Amino acid sequence: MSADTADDHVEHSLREFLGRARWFGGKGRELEVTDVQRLGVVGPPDATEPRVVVHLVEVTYSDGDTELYQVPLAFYAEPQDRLDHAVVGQWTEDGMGQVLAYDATHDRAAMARYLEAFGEEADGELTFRRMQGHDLDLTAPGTLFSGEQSNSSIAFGEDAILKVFRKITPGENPDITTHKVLTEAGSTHIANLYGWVESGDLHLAMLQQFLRTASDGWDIALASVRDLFAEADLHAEEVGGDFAAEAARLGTALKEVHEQLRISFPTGTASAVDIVEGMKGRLHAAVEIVPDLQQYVEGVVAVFDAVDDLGEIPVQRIHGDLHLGQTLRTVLGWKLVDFEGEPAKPLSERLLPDAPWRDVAGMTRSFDYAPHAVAESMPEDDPDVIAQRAHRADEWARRNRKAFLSAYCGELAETDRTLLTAYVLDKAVYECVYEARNRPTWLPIPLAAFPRMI
Ligand SMILES: Nc1ncnc2c1ncn2[C@@H]1O[C@H](COP(=O)(O)OP(=O)(O)O)[C@@H](O)[C@H]1O
Ligand SMILES: O=P(O)(O)O[C@H]1O[C@H](CO)[C@@H](O[C@H]2O[C@H](CO)[C@@H](O)[C@H](O)[C@H]2O)[C@H](O)[C@H]1O
Repeated sequence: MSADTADDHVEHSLREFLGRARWFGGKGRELEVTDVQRLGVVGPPDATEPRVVVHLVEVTYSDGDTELYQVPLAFYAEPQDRLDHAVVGQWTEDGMGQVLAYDATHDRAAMARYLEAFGEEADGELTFRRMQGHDLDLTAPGTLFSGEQSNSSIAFGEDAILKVFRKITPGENPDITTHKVLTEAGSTHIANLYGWVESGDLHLAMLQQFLRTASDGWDIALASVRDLFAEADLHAEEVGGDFAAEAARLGTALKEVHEQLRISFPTGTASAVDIVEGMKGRLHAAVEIVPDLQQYVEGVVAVFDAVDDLGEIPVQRIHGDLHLGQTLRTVLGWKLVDFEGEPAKPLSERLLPDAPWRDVAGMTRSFDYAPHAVAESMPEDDPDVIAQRAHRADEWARRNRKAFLSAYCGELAETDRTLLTAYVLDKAVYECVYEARNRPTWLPIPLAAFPRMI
């Protein structure tokens, strides 16, 4: 094979692989792999098999957009039956001859290399950084998480979890930098940062405390709603699975995280007029994707316009995409995870200080989603039962929103209420686009929120 043909073959194999990968954000779009960089070897260059090489793959879509994806590959000379499900391709590698390439995140032997590299704080083409104060278990076996994720997470025994970022934007990754600051400040509401991997100005992976026994806030909320729906004659506060005390603890956790972020990152103000302009821009763009939103535009714009007179709004570093699925309940209280911000926003925007109300709005929307997601999963024809469930769903959402908000900030001032309502609508607009693109059967959940709010 000539060099060109060999490169074409690698690009073709990677394109097929990306198309199958659950974390790949460009599914369904026409694309080419236009560049493949080998960023570096994980572990000693002369290590025995597997040879683990981090690749950075540039994809170019038919509309000209480009994106970078990280693909760590484990190379073997012979087929590895245990990794049949993770094969990427077969080609010739410099110094190795013919190799089989596998997605390294599925390979325990390859992931052991990562852990060893943290032990040595290897400083080669790839830099492995460690935070002080944690005695990392360098022998723990790695297990890939199986959930629907936009990145790939590997748990190491009971100690640590490594999140390998897939879509890469050059520059700071706020998941790492926010966790670093909160860990150094001793925040009790996050999983501590243990380390990270970088290459030049690229942040490639984050190692943090594994909250092994924690329960996902979304799952706990759904169980609470199911308890309520199972008891036709009881109110939310009367059923065993009442969530309000947890909602209040979540409000306190968010308040304390926001306070710390205000101390540790730059703060400032943003003009209400600019905030409203951004919200209206997102609304009009969303209507193009979700035409059903058109009927609510006038009402939503009226709510946004009420923000125009609020002058300068305090802004700071925030979570950016907070919802119940980003909260974990441990025996020591609630932890917030995933400080990357909304996946669809460009990095430059995600790094800008923003109003903390955006996080409050995210949780508010989640309290609305949970009961409606449960109702959605219980097909029903009887209009009385449907109406009764809708009533109880609203009661659950109202109760938990109230508990969360009063723990977060006490009684809301009128101006804060105006601002929060606008942020909640802005989030619902975002959700309509998210659902239309990712889970069209759930689009009715955010859509149904509009008539209740405007
Ligand atoms: N430190 C942790 N310990 C245990 N589970 C975690 C930890 N961080 C995240 N998770 C869980 O891993 C899954 C994905 O985490 P997340 O950070 O949201 O990844 P992604 O950016 O890929 O969506 C979620 O189910 C989350 O609850
Ligand atoms: O967790 P991600 O950072 O990938 O966030 C995206 O996906 C979320 C869904 O997994 C989505 O959240 C929406 O659905 C949740 C229920 O599954 C609900 O609790 C949230 O309130 C709702 O926004 C999130 O918006 C999206 O960015």
